Amino acid sequence: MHIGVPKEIKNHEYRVALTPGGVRELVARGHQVGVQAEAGIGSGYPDDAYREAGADIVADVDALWASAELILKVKEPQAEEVARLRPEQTLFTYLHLAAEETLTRGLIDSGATCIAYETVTDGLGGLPLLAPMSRVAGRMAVQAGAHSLEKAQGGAGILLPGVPGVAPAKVTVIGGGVVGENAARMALGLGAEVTILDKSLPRLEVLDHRYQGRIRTVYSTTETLEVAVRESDMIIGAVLVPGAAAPKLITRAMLGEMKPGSVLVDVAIDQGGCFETSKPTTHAEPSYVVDGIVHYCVANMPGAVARTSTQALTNATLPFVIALADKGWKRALADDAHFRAGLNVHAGQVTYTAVGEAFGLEVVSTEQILKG
Ligand SMILES: NC(=O)C1=CN([C@@H]2O[C@H](COP(=O)(O)OP(=O)(O)OC[C@H]3O[C@@H](n4cnc5c(N)ncnc54)[C@H](O)[C@@H]3O)[C@@H](O)[C@H]2O)C=CC1
Ligand SMILES: CC(=O)C(=O)O
Ligand SMILES: [Mg+2]
Repeated sequence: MHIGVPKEIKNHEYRVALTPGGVRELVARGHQVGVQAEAGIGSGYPDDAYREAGADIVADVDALWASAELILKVKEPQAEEVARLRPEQTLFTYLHLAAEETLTRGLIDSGATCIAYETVTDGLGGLPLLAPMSRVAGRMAVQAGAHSLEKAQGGAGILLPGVPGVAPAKVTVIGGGVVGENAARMALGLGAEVTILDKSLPRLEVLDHRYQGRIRTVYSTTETLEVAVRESDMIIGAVLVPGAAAPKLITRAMLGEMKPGSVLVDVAIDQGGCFETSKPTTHAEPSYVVDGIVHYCVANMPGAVARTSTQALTNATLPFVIALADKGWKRALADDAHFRAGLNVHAGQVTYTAVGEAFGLEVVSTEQILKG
């Protein structure tokens, strides 16, 4: 199969969808891999490393997209990339469609087969291709939030651990999944006072057991959210309803209850964000202030630590890439119910229920498509 790996073009996105090691695996199986010139440079992989692994380095982006049957990316396709997609092509990348109507309609119009990393499932109830980046983003969220608490960023001027004689900051994490646990761990390690809110009691039980009371766990209700809003110096939004738009848990009115200079870090921004006043930002201008509250809402946080993130992401995606290359999308999905959950759009139709529901679009089941 002809596989194409374009250079990412989203603002300050330095990750790449395949490492030279991944190229080697695919070439050994008889596949042809085209990598756009300098695609790996931001992750520390020069063109020569790909060449040595057996890839063709393609300088012409049009030629790269034109020849590939399978396109591997990291971020959702930007408008100029959507325009390049063709019906015969399979696209495998993060999509986050429920938060992006224009992109959803663009992918429908392209006729391509679009498989999202973030909706592939596993046998343990997890999202194995989202989890590695959630670990990175969760860990980064505290760094980003700590920086945002500095006076020059509009923050209250609070140091997370405090110092002897001065109390540490209060950090609340809403959503105790992969992002939430990683954020809480970092905040705890930096000496903050940490609380996790979640709607899942089994999850709170796991966290309570794991951290032996060093992290407070609280069941999430309107009332407990209101307390968190009043008391916290930093709130990290880390909720997820898989494939669906994030619920808005903190409204604009609630900002008035927060301490001036407090910080909201909305990691869930890639699914639309869980604070009413969140809007996606970029690494170039990551934060802004609304009603005296600093908002950090970067939708591709792991892109900033691309060397770590590319390795973590491709460790998880490579087995699925190999299945797609060896078997083609149809058999790869037919053979694996968890991989099947990744299909979001095929031949002009939405196949993922939460995406169809978000925009009132008809949904055709993947099983039906595989029968056809
Ligand atoms: N901004 C960025 O760069 C990145 C963003 N993300 C995003 O972070 C979000 C979280 O991802 P994960 O931690 O992997 O998901 P996860 O599925 O591991 O955890 C989500 C948690 O939210 C909880 N939850 C759901 N609804 C809730 C509610 N109304 N109130 C309280 N808790 C609720 C769930 O019970 C679950 O424990 C996703 O939107 C993901 O796409 C992930 C990586 C990078
Ligand atoms: C999960 C995601 O969208 C990212 O890592 O950029
Ligand atoms: Mg997006």
